[in-house]
Amino acid sequence: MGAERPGTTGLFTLKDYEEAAKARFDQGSWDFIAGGAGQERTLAANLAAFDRVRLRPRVLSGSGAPDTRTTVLGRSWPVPIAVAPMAYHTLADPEGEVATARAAGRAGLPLVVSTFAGRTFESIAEAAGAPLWLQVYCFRDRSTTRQLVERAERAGFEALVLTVDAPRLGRRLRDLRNDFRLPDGMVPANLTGGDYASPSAHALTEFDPALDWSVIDWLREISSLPVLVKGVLSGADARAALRAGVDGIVVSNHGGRQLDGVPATLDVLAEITAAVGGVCPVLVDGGIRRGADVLAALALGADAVLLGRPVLHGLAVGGENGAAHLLELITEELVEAMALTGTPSVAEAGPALVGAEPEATPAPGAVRTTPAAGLRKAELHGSVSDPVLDTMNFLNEITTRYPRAISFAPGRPYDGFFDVEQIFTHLRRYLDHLEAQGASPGQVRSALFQYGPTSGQIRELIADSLRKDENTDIAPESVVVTVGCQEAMFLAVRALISGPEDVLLVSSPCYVGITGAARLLDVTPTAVAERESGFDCADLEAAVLAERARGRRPRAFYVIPDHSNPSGTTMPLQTRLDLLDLAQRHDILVLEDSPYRMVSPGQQLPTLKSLDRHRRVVQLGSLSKTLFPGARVGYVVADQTVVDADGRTGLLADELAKIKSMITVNTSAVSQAVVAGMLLAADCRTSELNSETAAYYGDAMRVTLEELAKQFPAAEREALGVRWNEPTGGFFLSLTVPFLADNAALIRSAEEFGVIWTPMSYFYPDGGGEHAVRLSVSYLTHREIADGTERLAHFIKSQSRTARD
Ligand SMILES: Cc1cc2nc3c(=O)[nH]c(=O)nc-3n(C[C@H](O)[C@H](O)[C@H](O)COP(=O)(O)O)c2cc1C
Repeated sequence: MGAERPGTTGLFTLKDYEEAAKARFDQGSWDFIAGGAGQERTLAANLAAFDRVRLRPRVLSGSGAPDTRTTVLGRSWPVPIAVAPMAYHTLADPEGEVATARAAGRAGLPLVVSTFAGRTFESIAEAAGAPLWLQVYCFRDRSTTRQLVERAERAGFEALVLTVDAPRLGRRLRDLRNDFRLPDGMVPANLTGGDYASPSAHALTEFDPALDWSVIDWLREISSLPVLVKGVLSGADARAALRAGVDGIVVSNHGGRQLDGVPATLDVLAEITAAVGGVCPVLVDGGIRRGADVLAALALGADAVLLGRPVLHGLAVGGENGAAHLLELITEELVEAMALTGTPSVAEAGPALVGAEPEATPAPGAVRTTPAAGLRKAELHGSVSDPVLDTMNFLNEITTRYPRAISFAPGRPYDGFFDVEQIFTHLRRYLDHLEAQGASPGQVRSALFQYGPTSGQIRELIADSLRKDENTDIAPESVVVTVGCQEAMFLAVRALISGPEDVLLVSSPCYVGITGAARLLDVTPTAVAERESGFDCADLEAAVLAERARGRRPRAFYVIPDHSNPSGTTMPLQTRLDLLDLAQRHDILVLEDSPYRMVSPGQQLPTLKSLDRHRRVVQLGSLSKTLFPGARVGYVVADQTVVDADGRTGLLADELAKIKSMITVNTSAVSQAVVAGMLLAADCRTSELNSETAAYYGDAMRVTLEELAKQFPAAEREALGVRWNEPTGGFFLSLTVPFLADNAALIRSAEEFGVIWTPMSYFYPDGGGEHAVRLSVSYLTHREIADGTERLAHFIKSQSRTARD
C-alpha cells in the first residue's frame, strides 16, 4: 500500500469521504457499516446533537497557534483523537487494520483494535506507529477472552477497552432485511473456530449476557494493562465504573448500533464528566464528523474523542492514504476551530465555548456560582428522555438542516393569510366592544394589563361562537380559556386520571400532543387501533372491557373525529352516535379535539359535543387553525357535574380552572383581546372568518391528490404497492409505501431528494405505521405542492427499488 489511489484528491470534508465511499461497497456491507439499530433514532441523534452546537468564539485572545496536544493514560497524543474499535476493517480495504494502523501511526494517533479485527494483532502491531489498545468483548467462554487479551498484551498493546453496552448485538434492521453475512473468507483473524458469518447470531450465542462490574476485577487478574469501559451513558454508571476501579470511560452508544432510542452521546457528556470529576480520562464517540465537533466534545469535558465510521470511509476510498488524509482533514479542522474560537490549548476548551457557562464577572463580594452544575438528565423526569417529546424537535432539526427541501411535515397554517397590521385592528375592536358594554377606561386598562380571571375573559364570546358555528348550546361557565389546546389536554388528563388504575384510551394513530401530555403526567395511554377505514366503536368497546377485566377503570377516550391528525380520516355520523351511546353505557368521557373542521371546505358533520345529550363529551378547542396559532388561545368545554363529599355540586370546568391557576394562572389577556376582536369582526361566526381559508386548504388537498395521481398512475401505484387515502378536508393525508418509512429514510429523502415528510410511526403509541408517512398540505403553495410531490415520487420509486434489491 501507500500508492496514491484515485479519489483522495478533491475531498475536503469527512462527508465528502462518506459520499465517495458508498460506491465502493456492496449494499449489504454498506448497510452493515452505515446502519444503526431499530429506527435509527439514536444514530440520527448523535449527528443532530453536534449539528445543534454553536461555538462561542473569544476574539482578540492573543492565543497564537493552538496547541492540540493532550495526555491520556500517561501518553502524549498530538491531537485528542483516536480511531474507535470497529470490526472487520477488511470490509473496507483488503489490508484492513494493518492499513489503518499505518494511517493512524502517520498522524501519531492511537488505534483501538476490535476483538473482531480482520487482521492479526501481530501484523497490526508491526505496522503501527502509535499506541494500540484492544477492544474486548467478554465471551461466555472466558478462556477465549483471556487468550485474546494475553495475545494482544504480548504484541505490545497498551490498554484494554471493555465494551459494556453489548450483552448481545442491537436489532439492526438493515442487516436483518439484507440477511447480512460476512463475505466468503472474511473471519476474525484473532479468534479460532466458531461460525462468524452472521455477527448478530454469533453474539447471541457467544457473548456473556450476564456480566456485572466484577468483570473489571477479572480483567485485572489476567492482565496488567489499564482497563477502560466503553458504552457508559449515565452519571450513575460512570460512578459505578469509578467504584469498580476503571482507568478510563468511553461515553458511547456504539454509534447508534445497540439500543435505538438511547440518548446522543454529546447530550449526556456533561453529566458524565461532572460525575467523573477528573478522576480518570473520559473519551466520547458517536457522530463526530468535523473538527468543530471534537472541540465541542472537549468543551463539555471530554479528554479525547474516538472516530468511527469516517475512518472506514477513508480506508475504502484510498486505503492507508485515504484514512491518513481523512485524519489529517479532521486535525486541520480542529486546529482551525481552535484558532477561530481563540482556544489556545486543549486544556482551555471549557463549557463557555458552547455557551454552557455564565459569563458575567461577579461583582466584588458577590457569591460565585460554580460553573456548569452538570444536572443529570437521568435524574430528571422520565418524560424529558422520552422519544415522544423529541419527535417534533427531530423534524425541526431536519427542516433546519435541509433548508432547501420542500416540507410536507409541519401542520401549520399557510402564512399568506396573516397580516401584521390586522392585529392592531382586532385589539382596538375588542377595546371598543368593552367600552360599548359600559367598561370604564380603568376597567379596560385592567382587562389588558392585569392578571385576569383564571377561566378567561372571553368565555361568552367562545360560547356564542360554538352556538353559531356548531349548534352547541353551552353556558359560558363551562368554558375555560386555555393556552392553546395543548393546555386543555393537560388539564383534562390531570383532572380525570387520578391514579394508576385509571385509563386514558386514545385512538391510534394519535396526535402526539395528547400522548406527550399524558407522558408528562406519568400516564401511559391505551391505544385503540384505527382500521384502514378509521375508528370503529367495536375496538373501543373491546379495549374498555379488557381494561375492566384487568381491574382498571377506563375514564376517557381521546379522538379527533374530523379530518384527523395524523391519518386524515373522518368519523361518520352513525359512528359518532354509536360512540356517544358507548360512552354512556360504559360510563366514560369522550375528549373531542376538532381543530380542522372549520378550515375544511363544504358541509361538516356535527361535532360530538353538539350531539351530546348526556354530557359525555369534554370538548378540547383550538383557535390556532381558525384564527392564528401565535395567539396560543384554546379552550375546554367541560359542562360535566362534579359532586363533592358533602354533596355540593359544581362543574368540571371549575376544577380544571383550579389546576390551570397553578400552571399558567390565566391565558394572556392581550392574546384573548386580539382573538376576541377577530371573533367580533364576524359576529362570532368562525365559519365566516374561514370561508377563504377552508377553500384554500380544500384546494391544497385537491392539488396534492391530483399530483399524487399524476406521479403514480393506477397501474404503477398497484405494482409498487403505494396507496393513499383521500381526505375531504383538514391538513393531512396518509400515504402507504413499500419500504420502512423511518428516520433513516427521511434523512435520505431530505438529503438526496429535497423533500421532507413525517414518519407515521411517530404517531403510534404502541408501535405500528412503519410503512406509512403523513403528508401535510396546509403550509405550502400549490407550486411547492406540485414540485414536492414530484420529488416525493422520485424518492419513493428509488427507495422501493433499493428495498427490493
Ligand atoms: C462497522 C462497525 C463496527 C463496529 N464494531 C465494533 C466493535 O467490534 N466493538 C466495539 O466496541 N464497537 C464497535 N463499533 C462501534 C464503534 O466503536 C463506535 O462506538 C462508533 O462507530 C462511533 O460512532 P461513529 O461511527 O458515529 O463515529 C463498530 C462500529 C461500526 C460502524
